[in-house]
Amino acid sequence: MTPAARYQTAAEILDEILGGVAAEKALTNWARRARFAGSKDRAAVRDHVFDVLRQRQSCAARGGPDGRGLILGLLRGDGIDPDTVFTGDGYGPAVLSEAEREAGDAGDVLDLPAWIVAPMREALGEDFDRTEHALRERAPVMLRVNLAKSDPAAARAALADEGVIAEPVAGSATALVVTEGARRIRLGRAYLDGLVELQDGSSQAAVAALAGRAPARVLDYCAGGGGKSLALAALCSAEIYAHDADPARMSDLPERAARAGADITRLDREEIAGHAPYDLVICDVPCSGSGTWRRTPEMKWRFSEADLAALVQTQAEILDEAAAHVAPGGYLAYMTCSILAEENEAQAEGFGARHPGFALRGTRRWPVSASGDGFFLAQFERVS
Ligand SMILES: C[S@@+](CC[C@H](N)C(=O)[O-])C[C@H]1O[C@@H](n2cnc3c(N)ncnc32)[C@H](O)[C@@H]1O
Repeated sequence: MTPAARYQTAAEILDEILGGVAAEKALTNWARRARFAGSKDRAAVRDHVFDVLRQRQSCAARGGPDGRGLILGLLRGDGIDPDTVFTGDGYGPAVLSEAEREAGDAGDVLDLPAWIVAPMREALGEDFDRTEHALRERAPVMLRVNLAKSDPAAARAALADEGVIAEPVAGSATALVVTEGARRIRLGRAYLDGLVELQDGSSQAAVAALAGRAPARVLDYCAGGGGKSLALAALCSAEIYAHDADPARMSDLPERAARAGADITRLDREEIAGHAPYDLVICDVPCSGSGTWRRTPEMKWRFSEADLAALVQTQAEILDEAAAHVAPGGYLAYMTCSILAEENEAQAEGFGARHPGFALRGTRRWPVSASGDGFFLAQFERVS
């Protein structure tokens, strides 16, 4: 495909997404139809679609609200002369009209839904503008070196042999940022042999903070795919139990654990008490994901005030349930990949007020940055 044809395709896929089709589905539908498209074409079309979704409002202001306008706005934002793409040649977009040529001024447009601007400003203070811009950018692809099987130098060398270039992250013993060859990671031996795992840097840092407490028995209460369990297993010799209200979410965990050389036991709800109490219970709760909206930009536009209220309620319920499994003197770790105070500091404060037997032993926020997503950790000690 020509570069112009890729943009035209992205415009058509964006129209489907604007019509209500999920981005991944719209991209998959197109890929099935477009047998002629090679892997580079698919990657480029996907990048254009996601680049627009991350900055949908400023693209619309620069170009227009439909797929064609959004692509026009993307090009203008990227400093690419639209006339080099809107040529009308081959499968590229038709030549620009006079009206399209004259319109377009992004001005002070924020790439956030209007309702979230005030709570986000409140939560982020002086970091609001930087964060809002960071959420428009592509997220870094990050790896965690599995210290149970490798070390950063050896893992980087193994990755480089497979054409994946990864750089260490200052201040982290395990995090690497991939600068080249990200699409080859999952096919390579370094990944398949468990030397590295895909994981954001902030999650790694939060788990490292918990490993420092050298827990002996851990319950990962919202384990999902097991990212936190696996990271912890690489850093300490704890017995690790993983639970999720939706056990299907843990279906990949045995395979991931085998790759990593980790021993993680999955527990149904009824089995939790049989292994209790735990000296660390991790609650990596469902959240807005606002700290990761670079990766899932559709969520930024679909997430509503009502969704936030419902999540805050669920998070509090999960904390209340999970607290019952913490041993005296043990810790409850509350985590989100959110940057909203309602899900973070306010949730931690609410838990403290409802549970006088727990003492808050610190909170930490990680900003949306080049070395990780927005993330939050609160640690409570069971004091009575
Ligand atoms: C943020 S995800 C977990 C991600 C996972 N810890 C990881 O690192 O890959 C939140 C998980 O909480 C689970 N969940 C939702 N409600 C729950 C509940 N009441 N009890 C336990 N898990 C719950 C969801 O099914 C989801 O898998």
